[in-house]
Amino acid sequence: MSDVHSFDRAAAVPLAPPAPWHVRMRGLGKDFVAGGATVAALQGVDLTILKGQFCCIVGPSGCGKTTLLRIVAGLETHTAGELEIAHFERSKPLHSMVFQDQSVFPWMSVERNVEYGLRMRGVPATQRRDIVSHYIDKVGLGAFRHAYPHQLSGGMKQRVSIARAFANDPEILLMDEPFAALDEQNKAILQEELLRIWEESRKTVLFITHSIDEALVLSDRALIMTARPGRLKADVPVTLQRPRGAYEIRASEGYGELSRTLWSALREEVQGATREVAP
Ligand SMILES: Nc1ncnc2c1ncn2[C@@H]1O[C@H](COP(=O)(O)OP(=O)(O)OP(=O)(O)O)[C@@H](O)[C@H]1O
Repeated sequence: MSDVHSFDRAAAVPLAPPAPWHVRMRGLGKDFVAGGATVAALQGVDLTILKGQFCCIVGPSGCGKTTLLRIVAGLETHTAGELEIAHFERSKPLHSMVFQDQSVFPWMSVERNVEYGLRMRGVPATQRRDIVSHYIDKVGLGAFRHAYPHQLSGGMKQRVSIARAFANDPEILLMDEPFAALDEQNKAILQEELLRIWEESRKTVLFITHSIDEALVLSDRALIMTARPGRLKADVPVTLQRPRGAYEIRASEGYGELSRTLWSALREEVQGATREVAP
């Protein structure tokens, strides 16, 4: 007779396969040449980002964060090293970008803004309507679907940008300090909304921030960059429990330790960047 109690459940449960890589860089570098002078923005960046990972990039001003994101977005070319991006589902766009300044079209209503990418891809109207409604509701703009950007606050416009990025259903979301211009409370609310939407889809996210707090609220992994030319200085797993609340997370076990780890890696780079611009 079989003994059910000897059944080794732990061994019988198959381990989830490791996530495949989504973005891979080897020795990535970028030199800008302007007015006869060369500015080394990035140098020797080695980085592998896994599918579904939420990565925050933190670094001093001018260290090449935006340049890195623009290279991944195909808006800039690298001048050294290699970049590979896996495109898993060819029917979906590879990436969408969300910027700091509210990059919504002022002449389009909230609905029109959110459906923009879908319309460009020729998604049928009925399907578009459902997707647009879903994301407009998710970001709490249901009552404003027919409003125009000039009728919205800064936080609401960023909500429109986020809804549009997710509605477009890209494989990778590239976010360049999307909440930097918001006040603290609105930032916390938007961070939580972003997390709620991301939990649904678990898209790969590359998110630039100057804030250690923001990196700890949002990310699975915080990447600290050196002062220019930007290189990867520290790669810190952020294992804090999910779902996360923007304020609650600060009281959670491990938060203080992680915060100190990130700051100790960042501090001398910020000092280095400050020295660079000093007369
Ligand atoms: N198009 C360009 N031509 C010349 N130099 C550039 C160009 N774009 C960026 N740079 C330079 O490259 C460096 C990195 O710029 P980048 O905007 O990527 O930094 P960043 O880390 O995003 O800065 P911040 O945090 O202040 O936004 C800077 O020294 C910047 O002056």
